[in-house]
Amino acid sequence: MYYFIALYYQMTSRELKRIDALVRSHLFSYFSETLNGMSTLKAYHPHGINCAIERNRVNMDRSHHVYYIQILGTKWIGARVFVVGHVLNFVALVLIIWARDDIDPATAGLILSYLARLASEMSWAIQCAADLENNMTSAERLFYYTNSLEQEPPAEILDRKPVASWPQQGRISFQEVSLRYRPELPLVLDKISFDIQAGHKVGVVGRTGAGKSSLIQALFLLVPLDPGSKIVMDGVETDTIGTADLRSRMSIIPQDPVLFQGTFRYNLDPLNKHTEQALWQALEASDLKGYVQQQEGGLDAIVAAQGENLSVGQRQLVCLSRALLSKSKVVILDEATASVDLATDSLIQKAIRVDFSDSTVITIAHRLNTVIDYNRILVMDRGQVAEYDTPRDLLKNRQSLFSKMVDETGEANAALLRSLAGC
Ligand SMILES: Nc1ncnc2c1ncn2[C@@H]1O[C@H](COP(=O)(O)OP(=O)(O)OP(=O)(O)O)[C@@H](O)[C@H]1O
Repeated sequence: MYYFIALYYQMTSRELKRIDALVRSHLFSYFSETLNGMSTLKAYHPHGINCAIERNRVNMDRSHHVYYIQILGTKWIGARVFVVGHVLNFVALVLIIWARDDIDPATAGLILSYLARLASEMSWAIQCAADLENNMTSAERLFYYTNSLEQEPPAEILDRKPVASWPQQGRISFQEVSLRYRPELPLVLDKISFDIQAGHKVGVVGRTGAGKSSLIQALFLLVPLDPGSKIVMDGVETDTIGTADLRSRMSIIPQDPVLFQGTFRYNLDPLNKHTEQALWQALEASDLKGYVQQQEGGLDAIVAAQGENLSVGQRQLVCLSRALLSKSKVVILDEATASVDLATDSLIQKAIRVDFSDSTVITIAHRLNTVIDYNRILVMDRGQVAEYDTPRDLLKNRQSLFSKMVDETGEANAALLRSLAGC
């Protein structure tokens, strides 16, 4: 009897737990997305905050509905077990009275007292068994995320490890590279091909949404390339080696610098591969040495999660120091100068010219001034390479996209840029 009640209850409560987990994860993710996007909501959408509050309220209500039904379920099982328990007690009592001549009073008392306890014990046992099974839905979700979701390529492929010195020169060749973010979405890079010479400094420019950042996604294999695409770096096809091997051989100074909770030492050299002297040299080259020395603990001073106790500029300088330490032959700057002051900007630009003089540098640029003296300018337009040449040759053609972009910066600045490019 208890078994059948438990079976019936578990079928429902298991499904309720699943729905609860789904609804709750939607509630949390929407809530955290709202918090992260608060400034955008306030800036671009007059009613954005109210809409977000309303949607959060709807999500919360939905989650409460499921929770409420779960509570009702526990009351349901409690009531059924209580009734069944007392019916059993009653039946036992009738049987004992009927057989009063054959059963001694001590045994009759024992049976009745055990039966009275059985009802509450069974209710507790059924609840525990159901909770155990319900909570296993969390383990089930973990297995789903580990086994059923599409995984990125392996971090290391033992029989295809690049030599320790790779990339030796920093030659990069994009060959018919196509990329889309999801199979159902359109191509954001459409069969693009170009070669970057070793040690060249390449400025990538283009309108917003042209595909500049997607180039970097392709280079780091953060999104799988479409079939037929090939990126060759110093003779090695990047998608034939492990992703960790590929990514660890390049340095990036991203638009939103990534710092970890820990110390300056940990953020600069998480694997403890460099000497203390090398760390200070890298900090000196990026003009952060004075600041770190002033902090209590020096290199062991605390860096908060996401680098929140540092300014955006300082965070980028920590990333610059990290890149300087790794002495990569390929360095990427993703609009690294877009959100920093001019002093930090010129410091990063100086480091590119002096400390990374032998490295291949790809800069996604918003300020044309920063890339005007580069070896090549790559103009992206709607997922394609529209122009790829020296700044001088591009500016000679008044009709080129790059020329037009330069002209749009204003008469005086355009004249300055043209003279800097040697036109
Ligand atoms: N994670 C993503 N999922 C789906 N589409 C994306 C994603 N990131 C970018 N896109 C789309 O890919 C296209 C190219 O975007 P990308 O970020 O490469 O352009 P961009 O030139 O770097 O633009 P911006 O200068 O504004 O950063 C855009 O149409 C954009 O909407």
